[in-house]
Amino acid sequence: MAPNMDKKRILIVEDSATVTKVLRHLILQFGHFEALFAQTLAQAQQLCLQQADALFAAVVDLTLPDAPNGEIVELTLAHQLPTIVLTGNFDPKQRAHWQGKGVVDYITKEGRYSYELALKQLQRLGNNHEHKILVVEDSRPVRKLIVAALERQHYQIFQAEHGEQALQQLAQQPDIKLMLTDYQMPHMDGFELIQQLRRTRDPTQLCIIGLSTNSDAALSAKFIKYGANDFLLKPFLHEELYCRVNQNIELIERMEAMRDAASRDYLTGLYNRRHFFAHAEAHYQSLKQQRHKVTVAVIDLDHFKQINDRHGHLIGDQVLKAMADALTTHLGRFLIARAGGEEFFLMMAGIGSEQALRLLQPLRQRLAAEPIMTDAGPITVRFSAGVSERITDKIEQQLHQADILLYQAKQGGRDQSIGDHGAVTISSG
Ligand SMILES: Nc1nc2c(ncn2[C@@H]2O[C@H](COP(=O)(O)OP(=O)(O)OP(=O)(O)O)[C@@H](O)[C@H]2O)c(=O)[nH]1
Repeated sequence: MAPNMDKKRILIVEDSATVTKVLRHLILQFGHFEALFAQTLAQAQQLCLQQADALFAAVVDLTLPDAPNGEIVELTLAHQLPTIVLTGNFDPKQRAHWQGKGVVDYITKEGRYSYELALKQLQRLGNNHEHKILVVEDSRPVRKLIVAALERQHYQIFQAEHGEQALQQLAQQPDIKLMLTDYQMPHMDGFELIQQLRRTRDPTQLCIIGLSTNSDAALSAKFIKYGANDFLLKPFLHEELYCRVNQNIELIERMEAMRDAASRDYLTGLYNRRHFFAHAEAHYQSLKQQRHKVTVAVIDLDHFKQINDRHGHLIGDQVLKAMADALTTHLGRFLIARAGGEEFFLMMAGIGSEQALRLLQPLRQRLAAEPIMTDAGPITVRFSAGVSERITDKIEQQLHQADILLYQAKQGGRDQSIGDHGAVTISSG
């Protein structure tokens, strides 16, 4: 069978037929992985050699017929494979031993839930490299311990010894999503750091986990009061660190997905009107300050109502989606939004209206030459556009100017673009 390039390939080393069966079933349900199975150390050795570069991670049982003492872990780690131990051995010493060796997680077999947990961990591992975490801790050994544990989870890690350094790191890496911070540190302590950060970044943009000690129970509550999302008592188990960090990262991921969904038009996937104004205005002001050109365009499909009337709304929707795709293909480097109905906004930074009119032309020609393929057959669409480069106080006013030009284009017979200087892009015929 040809390998599936989209799925990550994992190695599962397990001698129990029952556990293998459950894992096979879960992996199929999960859909993210393609698994290679081995029942013995010897088989695993062979697969590691054959598939060295193709494997993403391993899930291994510690007790195998030809390797009863966890030798399999030495093998997978030697092949640089992130390894999750899935075992029936509950002994805390064993857990600490293998965690010390550098396994990603040590999960005890306690039914279906533990197998799901192992797969979820692997899935997280696949995404973690996208996330940046800052560890702020003045004690070098503690910092090293946390950094090593999180690097094992494939997170991108940054470090700071005190609050001031942390602020510098965050200024250089504004996309850091999670920060772990100690309380007592030189120059700036953890509370002051959190207070400063919360002035500009709320808990859904930057998750903060306070590191407190068992000796002061009030510290944890104080961390939360000052704006931390969570806290972790030192000393902690690796699992607890992972659980807290992963949970908070998942929270941020969910918030980002919700934010993205809220900023998109449900039908076309383009930005919606609300996002356009929220996002475009700040950019518009900074472009103005730097004396860059900014052109805005309002584009409107011609006689779109007729398409709806003739073929129904579903076909109209297909046309709108195709129009959005065409806009993205031809003008995707600019900020594009569906303003509503069959109207689209564009903010084109760095260019004047003449160039903008020229850039609209290939789109116009393509739409004229290539009808949109819908379930009701091919439909040719045309559009009118107003294009303005006259800078105003706010982008809304410049869009209003473009809207007036659009109106002129409609009045002038449609299928044309009009700029500030009366320039008319000749219709495509
Ligand atoms: N299918 C579909 N139609 C929509 C959607 N939103 C708005 N419309 C329709 O878009 C049409 C817009 O009609 P008009 O404003 O008369 O514009 P037009 O027919 O394109 O005419 P001109 O702009 O003057 O060329 C109406 O029939 C709306 O019902 C949508 O999300 N899907």
